[in-house]
Amino acid sequence: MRLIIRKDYDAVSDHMANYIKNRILEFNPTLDKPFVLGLPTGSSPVGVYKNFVKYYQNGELSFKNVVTFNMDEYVGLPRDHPESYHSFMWHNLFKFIDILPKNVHILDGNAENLEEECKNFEEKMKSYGGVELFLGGIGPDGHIAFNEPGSSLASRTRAKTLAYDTILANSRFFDNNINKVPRMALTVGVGTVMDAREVAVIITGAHKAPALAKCIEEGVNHMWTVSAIQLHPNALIVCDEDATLELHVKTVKYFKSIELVIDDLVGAENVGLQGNVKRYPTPEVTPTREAFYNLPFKK
Ligand SMILES: N[C@@H]1[C@@H](O)[C@H](O)[C@@H](COP(=O)(O)O)O[C@@H]1O
Repeated sequence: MRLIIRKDYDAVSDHMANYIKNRILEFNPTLDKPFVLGLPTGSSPVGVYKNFVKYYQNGELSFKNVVTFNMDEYVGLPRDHPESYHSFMWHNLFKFIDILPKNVHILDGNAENLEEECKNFEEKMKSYGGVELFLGGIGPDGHIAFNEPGSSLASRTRAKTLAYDTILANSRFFDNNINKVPRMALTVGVGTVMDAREVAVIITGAHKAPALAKCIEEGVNHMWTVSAIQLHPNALIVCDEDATLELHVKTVKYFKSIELVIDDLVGAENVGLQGNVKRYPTPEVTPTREAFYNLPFKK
């Protein structure tokens, strides 16, 4: 697992967006071989989506051959409700970019048969050959998508009852009235996310520091469902300094040192992965995934 630590939310968003942009460009998606991207909602990805819009407007990135699958959606909330995840995705990303509507997949929380809806969603993912990269955020209790504490780490897309803490946390979007927050959601499972060829998670803010510590320093545990990424062969977490507050100093130093060693191996001027946030990111010098995994020695 890689842990990249950046100064603050903006620097995290810039890093993650740039990383995903490079993954898509390197993949070189076509009509027949689209890039399949899993997407979250919430405040965590908003900065990434702003960057995606900027890349599209600058002509740096097209989403024509990108297929998306969203992680979750509330049950029973009208699709055009301002707080539905359909609305969120439309207002924060899709209305600004050239993605084809037929390539967007969001669970229908108003489907007559919710079980069928979830099954079809999984099958649709399979029909595209699976998800190339699943981007995620987490809740303060370490949940990924709506896989609340205690969810099976092998879970698939399904209807889920929301934890009281999540209802409380999300009431800020519903006039601070917990009675307005839907009690159920459709969500991809932990197993669904872990099936992606790469999982990339954004964790920012001191309120998520305990979850990051559980995820990185303790064992895989269904009470902190994001900890399942320890078992993933290609996982990346990008967090801010605040989120590292509960980590051991040794852990933080270890992950920062890894970045420094990579700089040393490939040359900071080529990679741009140095800990100095001010020098990062400069898109032209950011490593492609290939550069990351196929480290050429400088000397
Ligand atoms: N289902 C969503 C999750 O996918 C999201 O990661 C979480 C955190 O949201 P935020 O990014 O706003 O902290 O909120 C909800 O529970």
